[in-house]
Amino acid sequence: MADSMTKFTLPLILDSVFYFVVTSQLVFTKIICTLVVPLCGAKYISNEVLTNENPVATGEPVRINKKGQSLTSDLRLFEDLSPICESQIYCQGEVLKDVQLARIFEDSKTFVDKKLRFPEREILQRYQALKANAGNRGLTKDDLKKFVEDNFEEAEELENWIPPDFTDRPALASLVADWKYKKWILLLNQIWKQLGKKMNIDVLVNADRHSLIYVENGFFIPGGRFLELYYWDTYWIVRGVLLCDMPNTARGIIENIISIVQRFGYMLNGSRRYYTGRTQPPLLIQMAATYYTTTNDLGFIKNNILTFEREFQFWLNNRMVSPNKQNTVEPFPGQGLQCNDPVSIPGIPTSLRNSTQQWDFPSCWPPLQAMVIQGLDRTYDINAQLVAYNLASKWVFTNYIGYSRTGTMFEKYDALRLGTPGGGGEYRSQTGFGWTNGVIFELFARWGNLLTSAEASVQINPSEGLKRL
Ligand SMILES: OC[C@H]1O[C@H](O[C@H]2O[C@H](CO)[C@@H](O)[C@H](O)[C@H]2O)[C@H](O)[C@@H](O)[C@@H]1O
Repeated sequence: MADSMTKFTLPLILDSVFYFVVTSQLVFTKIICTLVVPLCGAKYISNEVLTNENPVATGEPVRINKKGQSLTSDLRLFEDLSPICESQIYCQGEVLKDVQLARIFEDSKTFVDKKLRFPEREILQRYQALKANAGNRGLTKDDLKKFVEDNFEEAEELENWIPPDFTDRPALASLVADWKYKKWILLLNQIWKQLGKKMNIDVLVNADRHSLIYVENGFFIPGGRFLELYYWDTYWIVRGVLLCDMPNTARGIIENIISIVQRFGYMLNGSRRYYTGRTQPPLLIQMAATYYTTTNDLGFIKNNILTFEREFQFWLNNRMVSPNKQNTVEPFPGQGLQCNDPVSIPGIPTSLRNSTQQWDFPSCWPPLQAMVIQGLDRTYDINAQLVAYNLASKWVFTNYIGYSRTGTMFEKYDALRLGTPGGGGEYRSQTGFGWTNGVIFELFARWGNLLTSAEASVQINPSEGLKRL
């Protein structure tokens, strides 16, 4: 197994990722700039944003300094961080520090997702009074717990939302030949109804009491602990939504992201105040491109082109990295992708290092599977396409087995254990799951006529496979 894994060399994977993200953004931006806004004239983003050492490649937070300027010339300058937002509760200050360090909640996200029962200033005054009262004895964990109960609440920030254009039988299902997979696709389509959310008006009216940032239209959360709109997750969600025949919903979701860019100058990591100062891989333009190629809605592009350009400029001005030796990846001598070798792992792990962190071995993440598979597929080289298909069939199969056993879809999967969620990091693997489902819809849109749920035949033979593709 380790042997077959080493055949997926980093350079090839990075090339595919680069091809997928950078080229598609470049091409679409160039096209819309030429057609719609002659004044764009932008320089285009360097592939260095996707080097192995760069957190951009993992979707982990990317930091921005006080003035919203670049820290990317050396991404290790993280100690130069500014407070990420002004809130003395959600983003910085004593209350946040004391509550989080006391580990009152198992998940560090629980506290910062709560609503304030009183104005922030009042809560801070109460906290000072409580501390003064405790004197030298200091506050116990129970004191802190009570303080949190008295001053914060678990508000219903989101309402369930069924998209008005939802359909039980998206056309995609008719492309799926294998009946077990077809049934599964229809079940996955139903999950949109669980992940669909609209924000409660209180998030708008009492904005200073919530960490959640209000957006007007319905959207899909990733699932589990992630109860907000995420940037790069939304790209695969939007593509899945379009494949499930919900173009109006897709447009509304993109408009939500546009509204955040208009407000902050870039799309935050997610729609929470504590995510200001961080972002994720820039996929707004690709979302718009997918929406446009599906709907031909040029009016939408025209109406929003300046916002796309604004976000693009943010990346050019703040997230460019100069190419240098440190950022380059040397090929491993003697290792290369053998296109006619069987793919014997269910997914491509993010790295080969088992660091116990979730973005390392053995976790396999859906967005990265999509980038590698689609990058290979879009080379139009028949051997690369065959590898792409085989990777896709393994990935679909591990997702299917996981679903058959548990009735859920995971945010990531294990490279060594079929149908098993990935692990590591600070929280348990979450279910739902927005981008996981989106990627599955995409793979069926491409290979629905070939993919099969019979384990023995998930592998296409090179000689026969080449003909069938
Ligand atoms: O709390 C830990 C991290 O949680 C988020 O990151 C993970 O989930 C996101 C939503 O699916 C996904 O976009 C990201 O790639 C995952 O690593 C959050 O975005 C991080 O900021 C946070 O550190």
